[in-house]
Amino acid sequence: MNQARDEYDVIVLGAGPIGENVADRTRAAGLSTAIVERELVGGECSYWACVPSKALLRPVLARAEARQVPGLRQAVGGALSAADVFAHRDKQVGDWKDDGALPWLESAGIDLVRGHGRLAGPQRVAVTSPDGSGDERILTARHAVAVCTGTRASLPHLPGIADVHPWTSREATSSSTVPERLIIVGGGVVACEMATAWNGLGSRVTMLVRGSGLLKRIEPFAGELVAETLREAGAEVRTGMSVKSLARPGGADGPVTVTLESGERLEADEVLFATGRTPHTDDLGLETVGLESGGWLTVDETCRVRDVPGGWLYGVGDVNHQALLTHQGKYQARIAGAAIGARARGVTRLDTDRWGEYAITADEAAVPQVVFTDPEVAAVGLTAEQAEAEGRSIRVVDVDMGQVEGAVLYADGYRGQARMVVDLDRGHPIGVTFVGPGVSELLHSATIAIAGEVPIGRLWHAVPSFPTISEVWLRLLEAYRG
Ligand SMILES: Cc1cc2nc3c(=O)[nH]c(=O)nc-3n(C[C@H](O)[C@H](O)[C@H](O)COP(=O)(O)OP(=O)(O)OC[C@H]3O[C@@H](n4cnc5c(N)ncnc54)[C@H](O)[C@@H]3O)c2cc1C
Ligand SMILES: NC(=O)c1ccc[n+]([C@@H]2O[C@H](COP(=O)([O-])OP(=O)(O)OC[C@H]3O[C@@H](n4cnc5c(N)ncnc54)[C@H](O)[C@@H]3O)[C@@H](O)[C@H]2O)c1
Repeated sequence: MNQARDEYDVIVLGAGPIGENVADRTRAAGLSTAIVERELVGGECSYWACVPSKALLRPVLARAEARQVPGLRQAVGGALSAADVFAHRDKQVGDWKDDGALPWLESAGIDLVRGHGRLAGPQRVAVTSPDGSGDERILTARHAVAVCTGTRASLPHLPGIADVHPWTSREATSSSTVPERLIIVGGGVVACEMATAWNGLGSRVTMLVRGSGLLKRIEPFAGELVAETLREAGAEVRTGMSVKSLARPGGADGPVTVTLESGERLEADEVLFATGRTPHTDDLGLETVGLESGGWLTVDETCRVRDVPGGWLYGVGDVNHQALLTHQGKYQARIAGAAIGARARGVTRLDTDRWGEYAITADEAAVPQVVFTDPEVAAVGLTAEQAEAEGRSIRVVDVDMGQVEGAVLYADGYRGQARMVVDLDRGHPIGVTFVGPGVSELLHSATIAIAGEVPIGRLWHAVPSFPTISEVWLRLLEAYRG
């Protein structure tokens, strides 16, 4: 086999949104950078996750909101045009081609190397074509290798699962056929969003949730309100359900049979497993640098992988399991990229203190997340349960968002709730959750309050406009002050 050799300052493995941002920052620091991608530049987020899922959800959520506006309700009573929704989704993902992403790489001066990358000892990466054919190319990194290889859907080991060809998040975001009946296994973010999307597009959705409710990592009222609305919209949400086995007795075109632990059998046209993620670290050559294959990468404040002599290996984005979110991974990328740049310049002491320039502090203090369900769920920081588990002294205040004038004007019969968790020793909010139509754009106000550690006394001077949904802040503060 021929081997071409190249040397760069930095090699980035994976051109998802996080890899792209690391490369952007190392280039900005004046370092020569190559990015290795085996599939599409833009990664899972652009083609099979954030972008297509939100394109499918937008019409569903816009219609749900319009149906709560008197005078408009009658105009939006009908079914969505699935063909138009899919066409819009396809456009947003560039028809699963990455030509649109390439000019940016070029303009930033980042070299794209197509193929599967594997570590081949310290500071070396071997790149082969995804199918293993062709020449191997050896890249050497003078300063750093950043692993940004993301995740794939994780499937449980169940009898028959491979034979039924279940949907994962990839099929759920890229299908252009609306299954008449869709079973969704899982109760997390992907399950809830995809239940909302496909139910809205006309599938009869049944959710099989192992635990007692939906969205268990967020305040309990979030999952309760989402389940309530899904049920009202015609979906079945069944909790405490365990799948025992699967079969497609009639072959590829026939329905799928799902057998539960109880012995009950359910039939559907497709079954989606939304049961979490597995990191792309199992075929990455990690063993060549003394690390175990297949696990999440454990990183320090600058995203440098722990326990690697020489400190040249970084793990950024989903692969480090800090927060499986595009915006949070991009935040990590900005910090890791800057740290690589500083270390390459010979800076030995970086400010990695809490909220320091080179510390991913927000990953533990202020991770915002919007779940695009009906109603929307927007949360940042700690839930009351998480704060208590950390032993913090807290006070929790709740507000019925249906009592906020701006919300009432936004949607007739507005249903929603807000919660603020205040750390009594620190005197500022450490967790805020909003659930209700149109709350997604409200979230950044809470993120600023938490990351800025804005004291309650100062928030009192931040006056929300009347009549907006933001007045929920005033109600939360009034509830806090009594
Ligand atoms: C259905 C769904 C919806 C989501 N919606 C949202 C949302 O609305 N908002 C949000 O913030 N997050 C959302 N997420 C999460 C988001 O997709 C991830 O956090 C994000 O994609 C992580 O980016 P990444 O760059 O770390 O990994 P990825 O986007 O997975 O990119 C990794 C890249 O590395 C490449 N790669 C892997 N291994 C190799 C290798 N050995 N050699 C070369 N290339 C390799 C892959 O081909 C891929 O292109 C969603 C996830 C799912 C599943
Ligand atoms: N809008 C957004 O921000 C957004 C949207 C989608 C995904 N994401 C990200 O993607 C990540 C992955 O989402 P996800 O929903 O796949 O994972 P998740 O961890 O949120 O949920 C997994 C669900 O599957 C269940 N489960 C796990 N194993 C199971 C099994 N063997 N049988 C039955 N149920 C099982 C869990 O109990 C849980 O309900 C999330 O962490 C999230 O951050 C974000």
